[in-house]
Amino acid sequence: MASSAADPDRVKPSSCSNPSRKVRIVAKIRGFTDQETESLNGDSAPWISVRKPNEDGSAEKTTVSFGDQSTRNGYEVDYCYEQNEDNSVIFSREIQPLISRVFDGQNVGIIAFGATGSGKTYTIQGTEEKQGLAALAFAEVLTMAEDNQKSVAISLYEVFQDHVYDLLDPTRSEVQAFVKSIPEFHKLYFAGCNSRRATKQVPFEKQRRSHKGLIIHIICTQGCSSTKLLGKINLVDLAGYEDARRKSVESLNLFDSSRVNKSLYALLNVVNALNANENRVPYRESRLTRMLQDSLGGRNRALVLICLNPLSCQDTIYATSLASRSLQGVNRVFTNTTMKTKTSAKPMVTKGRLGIASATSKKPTSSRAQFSEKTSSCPAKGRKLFDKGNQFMTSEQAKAPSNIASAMQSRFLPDVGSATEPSLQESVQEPEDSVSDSFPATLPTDEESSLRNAPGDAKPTEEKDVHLCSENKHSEVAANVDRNQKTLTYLEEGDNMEKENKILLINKDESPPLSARLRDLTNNLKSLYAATPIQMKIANETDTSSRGLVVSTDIVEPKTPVTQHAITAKDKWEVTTDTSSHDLVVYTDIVEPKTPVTQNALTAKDKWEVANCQSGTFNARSSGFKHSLVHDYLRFLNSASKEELKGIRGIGEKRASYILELREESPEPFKNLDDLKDIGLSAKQIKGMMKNVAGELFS
Ligand SMILES: Nc1ncnc2c1ncn2[C@@H]1O[C@H](COP(=O)(O)OP(=O)(O)OP(=O)(O)O)[C@@H](O)[C@H]1O
Repeated sequence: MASSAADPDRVKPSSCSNPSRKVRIVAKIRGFTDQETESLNGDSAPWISVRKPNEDGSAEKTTVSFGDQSTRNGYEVDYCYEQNEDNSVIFSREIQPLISRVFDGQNVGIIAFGATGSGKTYTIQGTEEKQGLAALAFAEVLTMAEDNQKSVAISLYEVFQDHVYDLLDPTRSEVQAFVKSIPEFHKLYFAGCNSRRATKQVPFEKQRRSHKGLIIHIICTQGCSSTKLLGKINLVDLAGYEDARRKSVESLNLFDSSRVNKSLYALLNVVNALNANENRVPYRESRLTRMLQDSLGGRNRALVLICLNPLSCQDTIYATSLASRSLQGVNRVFTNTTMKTKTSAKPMVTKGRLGIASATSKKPTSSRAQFSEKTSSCPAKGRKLFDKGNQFMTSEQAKAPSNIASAMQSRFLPDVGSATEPSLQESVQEPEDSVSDSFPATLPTDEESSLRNAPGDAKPTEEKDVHLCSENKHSEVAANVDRNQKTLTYLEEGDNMEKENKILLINKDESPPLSARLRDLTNNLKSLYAATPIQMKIANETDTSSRGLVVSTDIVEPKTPVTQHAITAKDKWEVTTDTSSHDLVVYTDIVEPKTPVTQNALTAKDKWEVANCQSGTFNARSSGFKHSLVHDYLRFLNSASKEELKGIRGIGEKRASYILELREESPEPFKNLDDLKDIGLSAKQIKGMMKNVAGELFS
């Protein structure tokens, strides 16, 4: 039951929230079901209390509180819709004003978040009697798109177990026959949402929890030019938030539950980062956030609807607490510590630091408080290492974000060069990748034909399968263009993702197995060791054609050779002597592993003096060795697969994931030892790691 401290009509939503906030967070108390009304039998003790700003200044913010918490400050939200305010009220106040942005090429995300059974589906999808936000938005878009300059398409997807499934099967007759009316939309939408494309892979269908999203694409032609603006509304019905441990007892599906929650935490981390105006937004933490990347951030606007169960529900308290914190945008909350305390049996809602309510049974420990401060002051790196959201990260998550908008733009707009999507460009706060979504976008006939026939389209209209490989990435998305079906179809991403997962795990082409990589690394270093001037003879070959020769000083320090061994062509060392300079040219990249001929030239002391090393100033007797070791070690970090990274002492699951993430941002994030500090290693740890490498090589 819910009670309100103020008349909802007295305060307009826009007046009680920060207009610069990128993600608005509003709550909605679900209405009672018939069964609940019956069982309540007139007993109306309110479980949810809503406090709204009012003119007398007695309350400045909108807060919701639960049960006997009503005397406390509660959880802050931008606004709270009451039980009696239906979807049309939310639509007219929250969503309608955003739709015009979509016609300007911006993207909008509408995300329903809350505990299981809190009314998310009812709000987004609606019922046959009561329209949900999706249908209301679609109707509005259709009305606004009436002139021929705009076209509308839809796609329906499901994010389940970190895979994205297309819910609109293009072979189905109703998908083929879609003509853009509301009843047609309803039919398609409900059928799509209830379809089970991934059934075969899901042993416990009844326990399936997934995120479902509808994307309404709007393509506008600007005047007489061929420039197209692509905007979209992404309406997401998230899987219900559930206490993973409690649920696992019931459903014996802890992993699944944790995975869903992990994606929810990842989403809230993104919202938090956006509202805090952090430089770096952690979109890559989950498939869900990558799906939503181009609807969140930049000029785009998003709305998170926290759906509240009107009857006592612990998960509703947790969900509200988490979402409310992401309003603040300052206090990094999704730490392991938080999650542990959160799931305690009897959580007590307390008021945390900075006035932020926290659903924990304990006061924040000093260490957690310190960590929160540390992370908020250092938003970009380090912090994510310890976030809950990273706990179940898989290698697949190192992939690029999905982006159907860019896929549509690059594939189907008439002139790739002139097509613009400002929202997309601005929203990307992490490096943009070119992997595209692969669920279908059902387009109307006129749009499809105009896109296909438009000048500049490089692909012939007869072409059935258009394979597009991004320049920078290795992903491939196939688009199936079928004139007769009147649909544009992206091949199902789920099919490819399996393969991609395997590729990423095995990494056959780009990264040999760990043993091979380590062997190479060791061999290279051994070769360098063997090739150091104190052990090898520099052949006195003269290359008369070569002038101005170069010494690769970071590999070999010119020293007087101690022992004289001839270097043959087989050694693949190209050592030349310039008669004028007597400098050496050493092409280290063609070094082949070679058993050192002389092993006794170096004493242990000569080999490595690492005892006093500082990070970034690794101190070895031979700077050649030092540099080559560091160089190869860093190169390994810059290129190894996740599994390989995990094989290195000091690098576990989280660090390996984080390294992959850094590599997505910059191809070579590790340029010197100091860069290892970015993955949370102390100078002492770096020293230890280098010692280990050195020890392994020369023990
Ligand atoms: N405003 C409302 N008025 C009446 N009944 C409602 C309202 N909102 C939701 N319900 C009912 O409450 C029940 C739960 O709603 P719904 O399925 O939308 O929850 P959910 O949050 O999507 O759950 P899940 O996480 O399991 O998907 C349904 O029977 C739905 O019809």
